[in-house]
Amino acid sequence: MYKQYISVDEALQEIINHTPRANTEIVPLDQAVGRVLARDVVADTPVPSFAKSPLDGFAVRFEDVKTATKENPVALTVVEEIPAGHLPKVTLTLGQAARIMTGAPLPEGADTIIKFEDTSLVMSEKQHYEACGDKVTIFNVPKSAGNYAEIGEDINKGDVILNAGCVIEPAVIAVLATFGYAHVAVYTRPSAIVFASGDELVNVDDDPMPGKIRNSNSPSIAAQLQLWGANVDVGKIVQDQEEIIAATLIHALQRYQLVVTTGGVSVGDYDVMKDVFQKIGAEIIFWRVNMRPGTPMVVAKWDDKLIIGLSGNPSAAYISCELFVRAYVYKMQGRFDFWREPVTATLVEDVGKAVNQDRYLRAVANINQAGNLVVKPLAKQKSGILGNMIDANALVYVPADDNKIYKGDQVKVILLKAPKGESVND
Ligand SMILES: Nc1nc2c(c(=O)[nH]1)N[C@H]1C(S)=C(S)[C@@H](COP(=O)(O)OP(=O)(O)OC[C@H]3O[C@@H](n4cnc5c(N)ncnc54)[C@H](O)[C@@H]3O)O[C@H]1N2
Ligand code: MOO
Repeated sequence: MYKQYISVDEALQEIINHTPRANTEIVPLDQAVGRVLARDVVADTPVPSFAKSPLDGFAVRFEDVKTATKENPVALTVVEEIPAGHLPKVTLTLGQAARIMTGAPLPEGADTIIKFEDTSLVMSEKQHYEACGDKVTIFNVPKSAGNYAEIGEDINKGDVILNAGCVIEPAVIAVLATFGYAHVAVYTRPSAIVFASGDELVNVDDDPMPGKIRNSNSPSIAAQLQLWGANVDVGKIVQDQEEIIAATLIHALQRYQLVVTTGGVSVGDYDVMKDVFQKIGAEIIFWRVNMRPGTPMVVAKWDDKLIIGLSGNPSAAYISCELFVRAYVYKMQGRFDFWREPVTATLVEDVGKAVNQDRYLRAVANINQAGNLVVKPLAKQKSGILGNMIDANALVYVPADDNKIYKGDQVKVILLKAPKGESVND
């Protein structure tokens, strides 16, 4: 027999336990942003791999110039010019300098760079090779030698610079490019399909007749899955008839790794989803999570595929998707950040007596002027309420048996998005 009324943490753990191992594929670097890295990246060279100049100026020997001031400048002989991308030819000896550009290799013998602005030969004078043999006068020197970019000062050879499981952001792309990854091993995107069930539903581009409503769940859930990295299709609306739902599910399970449904999971006469899951041979893992909204969720396993049946109530579906489906989609891509640890925040207004279930109140979390996290539950909390989900960036956890919680209380909060910067009334 399957579990019922399990806690949010237990439900999350069950889903994570049933997540299949992520597959990998190779993609070109320019298509890798947003994907998840499938292999550690170890630096096979130091970065930089050669000592180089961080400035446009002159490479010199500190010993030669250390006494230079505006009043008592030091004159050196310019022996060559080193543009970026070209190797120096000369080893500097006593009294010599090399004109050097930012990014160019440091010549042998040099240990200090003097920027143009501290010399008599400034860049704007456009003195190039013909300046070789000329004297350059140094007016100002760094406190010590060594103001150049040393080998390995950025990244040491052998460093594990990226770990498998990290999301490939633009900065990661820069590192991959540096180490020559024109192609990258990433975890495959999970394939998913979303179905809404309910005789009351019409498509987004239809006019609802009396008693009907537009299907808002499928597009919103598909959008969530897409943002989390899945390849998603939206299935047709299915009527509340077992045979139709069964055929639709089997067809979907043969083609997709994850099937998400909404509606028909409660105890109404037409809430057939759970029974259909069983009839097609899926094993129910649990039904009903001890939370509001989202109680009647049902999760079943079919081969190594998962069917997640969410409540039809729009907010319930949205929140359950955030808490549970996101974890599955992240884990399937080899990500480790699927578990959201609650944070503590100060409640800025009283919350009415709890019901006999754990509640997750949609709320706005802000950093107040004192720099503390404060949270304000939204006024409307019914599961069918959709409009104010736009404002919610957090869920306030209210334990089942808790009495009223008050303004000023410390509460557990799950952040769905980053806290807002401006302050709420506190
Ligand atoms: N006797 C009981 N009735 C209900 C219970 C209960 O314990 N005993 N639980 C309630 C709770 S809590 C929830 S949540 C809902 C869940 O119901 P279902 O998951 O079976 O969902 P439906 O009944 O199909 O729909 C609920 C609600 O949402 C609207 N809906 C459905 N699908 C969509 C969609 N794709 N887009 C927009 N809106 C949708 C639907 O019209 C209903 O208004 O059950 C309670 N009942
Ligand atoms: O569990 Mo339901 O989503 O509270 O109304």
